[in-house]
Amino acid sequence: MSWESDLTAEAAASVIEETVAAVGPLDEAAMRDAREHQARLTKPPGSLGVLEDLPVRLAGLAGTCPPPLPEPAAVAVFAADHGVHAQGVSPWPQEVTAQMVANFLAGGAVVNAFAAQVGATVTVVDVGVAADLPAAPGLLPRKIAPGTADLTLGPAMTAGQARRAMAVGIETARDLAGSGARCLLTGDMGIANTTASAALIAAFTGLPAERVTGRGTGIDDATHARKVEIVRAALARHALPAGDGDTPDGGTEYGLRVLAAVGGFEHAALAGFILGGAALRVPVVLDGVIAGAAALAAAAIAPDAVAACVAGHRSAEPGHSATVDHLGLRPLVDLELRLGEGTGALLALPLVQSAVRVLHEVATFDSAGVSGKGSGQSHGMITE
Ligand SMILES: O=C(O)c1ccc[n+]([C@@H]2O[C@H](COP(=O)([O-])O)[C@@H](O)[C@H]2O)c1
Ligand SMILES: Cc1cc2nc[nH]c2cc1C
Repeated sequence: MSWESDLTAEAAASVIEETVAAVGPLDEAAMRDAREHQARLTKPPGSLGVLEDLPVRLAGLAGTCPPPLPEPAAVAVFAADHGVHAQGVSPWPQEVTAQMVANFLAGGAVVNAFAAQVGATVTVVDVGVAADLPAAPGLLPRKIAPGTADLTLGPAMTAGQARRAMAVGIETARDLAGSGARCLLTGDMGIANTTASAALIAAFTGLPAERVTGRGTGIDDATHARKVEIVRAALARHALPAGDGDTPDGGTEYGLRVLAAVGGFEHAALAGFILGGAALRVPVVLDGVIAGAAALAAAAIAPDAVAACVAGHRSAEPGHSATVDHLGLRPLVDLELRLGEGTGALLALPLVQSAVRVLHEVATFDSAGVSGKGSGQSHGMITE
């Protein structure tokens, strides 16, 4: 078995520290410029609904108006296995994680089709798959360990492993942005990772296990009841909040502690990817419940990181709705998807790009010679 992430836990800690320090609030002046510019565009004010707020926020993220077009786009699919699979929480064998990674690399998965449709690149990051994966173009070998430990028996990972996985995510964001990506999309692959996601969501939102635990890839009632019990017991075992809506203040140590107790390597890496994007002031389009759980960890560590996040879609998993509510994000697409891989984020990408393009290309009332609201006096024009 190759252990391929060569960052030490100490080096990872300093990468995390410098990244968290670089995450800052939105630029109010750029947002004001964006709002003022938007008010001059040839459309009734507010007529683009949710797609009006988004480019204003992205102007604030970039610190300039208009913000850069979010293209080219790059999806990073973080893949890992989970010790809790041994508890029978997923109907699928663990080998499917490695098999689907091979499918991604061969271009045969839904993520590949959706990425081709919108011109995004797909990079697969092995952060903890329980198999030796042959080198392949498009695969970043960054394995922390061959799967986490079983979170029902003890911590899923050590503190050092959590740090190293988070640093892998940060470096992936840096590498993709360094190669020219102006929009980062989250993807994941990991059989049993909806169990770890539910535990993370319960811990970070303070909601009870039964509210946030779903059926993942598709389980029957009896298995679901057991999965809820496993999540509830794990939270109690690790002394994490669940049930009263009350959660500790957060911070880097707390976020890492929760990730290490009940998370997956892909969750820790995704949290790093989000923090990395936020530090670079590049938008991060979140996929479903796994990305949402990771975003809660990122938000606990650096609350301003949420400003860089766009909720691509609303997953069918119940914990995801609780997550986006907690983060104050509104999903752009709601199609009952529950696939993962980055598919929901990719479907949302053209919406994000279109919303920003409006600020770049739409004419103003003045430049196009279109009368503004209230200026019409004749021809039966309705004025308010
Ligand atoms: O993205 C989602 O919201 C989502 C919801 C349900 C399942 N998944 C995917 O399904 C796998 C985990 O499901 P499970 O049932 O094995 O925990 C994993 O590879 C995820 O990418 C993803
Ligand atoms: C086939 C399959 C594909 C997936 N893609 C993301 N999670 C998945 C889980 C399964 C089982």
